[in-house]
Amino acid sequence: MANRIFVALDTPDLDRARALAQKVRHHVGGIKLGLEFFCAHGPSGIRAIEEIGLPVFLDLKLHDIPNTVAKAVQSLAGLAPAVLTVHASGGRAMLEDAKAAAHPSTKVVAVTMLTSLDEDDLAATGVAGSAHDHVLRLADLAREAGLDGIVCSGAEVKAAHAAWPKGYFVVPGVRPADGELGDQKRVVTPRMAADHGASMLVIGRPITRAENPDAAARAIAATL
Ligand SMILES: O=c1ccn([C@@H]2O[C@H](COP(=O)(O)O)[C@@H](O)[C@H]2O)c(=O)[nH]1
Repeated sequence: MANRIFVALDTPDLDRARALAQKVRHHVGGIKLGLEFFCAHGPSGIRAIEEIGLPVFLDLKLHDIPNTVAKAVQSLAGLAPAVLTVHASGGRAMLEDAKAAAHPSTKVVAVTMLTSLDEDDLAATGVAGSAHDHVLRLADLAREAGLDGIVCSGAEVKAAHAAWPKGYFVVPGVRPADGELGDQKRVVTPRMAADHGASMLVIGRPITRAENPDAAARAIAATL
Protein backbone atom coordinates (compact mmCIF):
# COMPACT_ATOMS: atom_id res chain seq x y z
CA MET A 1 0.00 0.00 0.00
CA ALA A 2 1.24 3.53 -0.82
CA ASN A 3 2.54 5.68 2.03
CA ARG A 4 -0.56 7.15 3.69
CA ILE A 5 1.25 9.95 5.53
CA PHE A 6 0.59 13.50 4.31
CA VAL A 7 2.86 16.00 6.04
CA ALA A 8 1.09 19.22 7.06
CA LEU A 9 3.31 22.16 6.11
CA ASP A 10 1.75 24.83 8.30
CA THR A 11 3.95 27.83 7.65
CA PRO A 12 3.59 31.14 5.83
CA ASP A 13 7.19 30.80 4.59
CA LEU A 14 7.40 29.37 1.07
CA ASP A 15 11.11 28.59 1.25
CA ARG A 16 10.66 26.74 4.54
CA ALA A 17 7.71 24.78 3.14
CA ARG A 18 9.70 23.84 0.06
CA ALA A 19 12.76 22.86 2.08
CA LEU A 20 10.68 20.72 4.48
CA ALA A 21 8.92 19.02 1.58
CA GLN A 22 12.24 18.22 -0.08
CA LYS A 23 13.62 16.81 3.19
CA VAL A 24 10.75 14.43 3.89
CA ARG A 25 9.63 13.59 0.36
CA HIS A 26 10.93 10.00 0.42
CA HIS A 27 9.08 9.14 3.65
CA VAL A 28 5.63 10.64 3.03
CA GLY A 29 2.94 10.00 0.44
CA GLY A 30 1.86 13.61 0.01
CA ILE A 31 1.80 17.17 1.28
CA LYS A 32 -0.99 18.98 3.10
CA LEU A 33 -1.26 22.72 2.64
CA GLY A 34 -3.79 24.67 4.66
CA LEU A 35 -5.00 28.15 5.44
CA GLU A 36 -1.74 29.47 6.87
CA PHE A 37 0.18 28.70 3.69
CA PHE A 38 -2.64 29.50 1.25
CA CYS A 39 -3.42 32.90 2.80
CA ALA A 40 0.24 33.84 2.39
CA HIS A 41 0.90 32.46 -1.10
CA GLY A 42 -2.37 31.57 -2.83
CA PRO A 43 -2.50 29.42 -5.97
CA SER A 44 1.06 30.25 -7.07
CA GLY A 45 2.39 28.88 -3.77
CA ILE A 46 0.41 25.68 -4.28
CA ARG A 47 1.88 25.32 -7.76
CA ALA A 48 5.39 25.82 -6.39
CA ILE A 49 4.89 22.94 -3.93
CA GLU A 50 3.17 20.77 -6.54
CA GLU A 51 6.41 20.96 -8.55
CA ILE A 52 8.03 18.71 -5.94
CA GLY A 53 5.99 15.91 -7.46
CA LEU A 54 3.93 14.65 -4.51
CA PRO A 55 0.12 14.72 -4.35
CA VAL A 56 -1.19 17.86 -2.64
CA PHE A 57 -4.08 17.95 -0.17
CA LEU A 58 -5.54 21.46 -0.11
CA ASP A 59 -7.12 21.79 3.33
CA LEU A 60 -9.09 25.03 3.07
CA LYS A 61 -12.16 23.79 4.99
CA LEU A 62 -14.54 25.86 2.87
CA HIS A 63 -17.78 26.79 4.61
CA ASP A 64 -20.28 29.31 3.21
CA ILE A 65 -23.52 29.39 1.24
CA PRO A 66 -23.64 26.87 -1.63
CA ASN A 67 -23.07 29.39 -4.44
CA THR A 68 -20.02 30.95 -2.76
CA VAL A 69 -18.41 27.61 -1.97
CA ALA A 70 -19.10 26.26 -5.46
CA LYS A 71 -17.49 29.35 -7.05
CA ALA A 72 -14.47 29.04 -4.73
CA VAL A 73 -14.09 25.36 -5.60
CA GLN A 74 -14.37 26.24 -9.29
CA SER A 75 -11.59 28.83 -8.89
CA LEU A 76 -9.37 26.12 -7.37
CA ALA A 77 -10.15 23.52 -10.03
CA GLY A 78 -7.15 24.55 -12.16
CA LEU A 79 -4.85 23.43 -9.34
CA ALA A 80 -6.44 19.96 -9.42
CA PRO A 81 -5.47 19.14 -5.82
CA ALA A 82 -5.62 15.45 -4.97
CA VAL A 83 -7.93 16.22 -2.02
CA LEU A 84 -9.90 19.33 -1.00
CA THR A 85 -11.86 19.97 2.22
CA VAL A 86 -15.20 21.63 2.90
CA HIS A 87 -17.09 21.70 6.22
CA ALA A 88 -19.86 19.10 6.51
CA SER A 89 -21.91 21.50 8.64
CA GLY A 90 -22.36 23.70 5.54
CA GLY A 91 -25.24 21.36 4.69
CA ARG A 92 -26.24 19.05 1.89
CA ALA A 93 -26.72 21.61 -0.90
CA MET A 94 -23.31 23.15 -0.19
CA LEU A 95 -21.66 19.72 -0.25
CA GLU A 96 -23.38 18.70 -3.51
CA ASP A 97 -22.45 21.95 -5.22
CA ALA A 98 -18.84 21.75 -4.01
CA LYS A 99 -18.45 18.25 -5.43
CA ALA A 100 -20.04 19.27 -8.73
CA ALA A 101 -17.66 22.23 -9.09
CA ALA A 102 -14.45 20.33 -8.26
CA HIS A 103 -11.88 19.02 -10.74
CA PRO A 104 -12.94 15.47 -11.65
CA SER A 105 -9.76 14.00 -10.19
CA THR A 106 -10.09 15.83 -6.85
CA LYS A 107 -11.49 13.99 -3.86
CA VAL A 108 -13.79 16.35 -1.99
CA VAL A 109 -13.95 15.40 1.69
CA ALA A 110 -16.03 16.90 4.48
CA VAL A 111 -14.63 17.95 7.84
CA THR A 112 -16.94 16.50 10.50
CA MET A 113 -15.70 17.50 13.97
CA LEU A 114 -12.29 19.14 14.29
CA THR A 115 -9.77 17.00 16.16
CA SER A 116 -9.03 20.00 18.40
CA LEU A 117 -12.53 19.66 19.91
CA ASP A 118 -13.91 17.33 22.57
CA GLU A 119 -17.46 16.68 23.71
CA ASP A 120 -17.47 19.69 26.04
CA ASP A 121 -16.64 21.91 23.08
CA LEU A 122 -19.39 20.22 21.09
CA ALA A 123 -21.92 20.86 23.85
CA ALA A 124 -20.80 24.50 23.99
CA THR A 125 -21.76 24.86 20.33
CA GLY A 126 -25.24 23.55 21.13
CA VAL A 127 -24.76 19.99 19.87
CA ALA A 128 -25.84 17.37 22.40
CA GLY A 129 -24.55 13.79 22.32
CA SER A 130 -21.26 12.08 21.67
CA ALA A 131 -18.48 12.96 19.26
CA HIS A 132 -18.90 9.49 17.78
CA ASP A 133 -22.58 10.04 16.93
CA HIS A 134 -21.96 13.55 15.63
CA VAL A 135 -19.20 12.37 13.30
CA LEU A 136 -21.24 9.43 12.00
CA ARG A 137 -24.26 11.66 11.35
CA LEU A 138 -22.13 14.09 9.32
CA ALA A 139 -20.45 11.19 7.52
CA ASP A 140 -23.90 10.00 6.39
CA LEU A 141 -24.67 13.50 5.15
CA ALA A 142 -21.40 13.65 3.20
CA ARG A 143 -22.00 10.23 1.64
CA GLU A 144 -25.58 11.11 0.66
CA ALA A 145 -24.33 14.36 -0.92
CA GLY A 146 -21.94 12.39 -3.17
CA LEU A 147 -18.67 13.38 -1.51
CA ASP A 148 -15.64 11.12 -1.54
CA GLY A 149 -15.11 10.92 2.19
CA ILE A 150 -14.64 12.74 5.46
CA VAL A 151 -12.10 14.12 7.90
CA CYS A 152 -12.51 12.65 11.39
CA SER A 153 -10.35 11.61 14.30
CA GLY A 154 -8.80 8.18 14.74
CA ALA A 155 -11.34 7.53 17.50
CA GLU A 156 -14.20 7.49 15.00
CA VAL A 157 -12.57 6.22 11.81
CA LYS A 158 -13.24 2.52 12.46
CA ALA A 159 -17.00 3.03 12.80
CA ALA A 160 -17.11 5.52 9.92
CA HIS A 161 -15.25 3.09 7.67
CA ALA A 162 -17.61 0.25 8.62
CA ALA A 163 -20.61 2.41 7.70
CA TRP A 164 -19.04 3.64 4.44
CA PRO A 165 -16.63 0.96 3.16
CA LYS A 166 -15.85 2.83 -0.07
CA GLY A 167 -15.28 6.18 1.66
CA TYR A 168 -11.97 8.03 1.85
CA PHE A 169 -10.97 8.78 5.44
CA VAL A 170 -8.59 11.58 6.33
CA VAL A 171 -7.32 11.40 9.92
CA PRO A 172 -5.45 14.31 11.54
CA GLY A 173 -4.73 14.54 15.26
CA VAL A 174 -2.09 11.84 14.89
CA ARG A 175 0.67 11.65 17.48
CA PRO A 176 3.45 9.16 18.24
CA ALA A 177 2.86 7.58 21.68
CA ASP A 178 5.16 10.07 23.43
CA GLY A 179 4.26 13.04 21.21
CA GLU A 180 3.17 16.48 22.42
CA LEU A 181 -0.55 17.03 21.88
CA GLY A 182 -0.42 20.78 21.38
CA ASP A 183 -3.97 21.96 20.60
CA GLN A 184 -5.22 18.51 19.56
CA LYS A 185 -7.76 16.74 21.80
CA ARG A 186 -8.97 13.64 19.93
CA VAL A 187 -5.66 11.96 19.22
CA VAL A 188 -4.45 8.49 18.22
CA THR A 189 -1.09 7.00 17.25
CA PRO A 190 -0.19 6.60 13.57
CA ARG A 191 -0.45 2.81 13.87
CA MET A 192 -3.91 2.96 15.41
CA ALA A 193 -5.18 5.38 12.73
CA ALA A 194 -3.86 3.10 10.00
CA ASP A 195 -5.19 -0.09 11.59
CA HIS A 196 -8.62 1.45 12.07
CA GLY A 197 -9.08 2.34 8.39
CA ALA A 198 -7.54 5.78 7.75
CA SER A 199 -6.91 6.35 4.04
CA MET A 200 -4.66 9.30 4.87
CA LEU A 201 -2.80 10.24 8.07
CA VAL A 202 -2.22 13.99 8.37
CA ILE A 203 0.86 14.68 10.48
CA GLY A 204 2.31 18.13 10.99
CA ARG A 205 4.27 19.23 14.04
CA PRO A 206 5.60 15.79 15.06
CA ILE A 207 7.52 15.92 11.76
CA THR A 208 8.01 19.60 10.96
CA ARG A 209 9.13 20.60 14.47
CA ALA A 210 11.44 17.62 14.90
CA GLU A 211 15.16 18.31 14.99
CA ASN A 212 15.47 16.05 11.98
CA PRO A 213 12.16 16.05 10.04
CA ASP A 214 13.37 13.40 7.60
CA ALA A 215 14.25 10.99 10.43
CA ALA A 216 10.95 11.75 12.20
CA ALA A 217 8.91 11.00 9.06
CA ARG A 218 10.93 7.83 8.47
CA ALA A 219 10.42 6.65 12.05
CA ILE A 220 6.67 7.23 11.88
CA ALA A 221 6.39 5.52 8.49
CA ALA A 222 8.27 2.52 9.93
CA THR A 223 5.54 2.00 12.55
CA LEU A 224 2.83 1.50 9.91
O1 LIG B 1 -10.03 18.12 12.31
C1 LIG B 1 -8.97 18.54 11.81
C2 LIG B 1 -8.87 18.95 10.50
C3 LIG B 1 -7.67 19.37 10.00
N1 LIG B 1 -6.57 19.42 10.79
C4 LIG B 1 -5.29 19.88 10.19
O2 LIG B 1 -4.32 18.83 10.29
C5 LIG B 1 -3.06 19.35 10.64
C6 LIG B 1 -2.60 18.72 11.93
O3 LIG B 1 -1.36 19.26 12.31
P1 LIG B 1 -0.56 18.75 13.59
O4 LIG B 1 0.61 19.70 13.66
O5 LIG B 1 -0.16 17.32 13.33
O6 LIG B 1 -1.47 18.89 14.78
C7 LIG B 1 -3.20 20.87 10.73
O7 LIG B 1 -2.74 21.41 9.52
C8 LIG B 1 -4.69 21.11 10.86
O8 LIG B 1 -5.12 22.26 10.20
C9 LIG B 1 -6.66 19.02 12.09
O9 LIG B 1 -5.68 19.05 12.85
N2 LIG B 1 -7.86 18.57 12.56
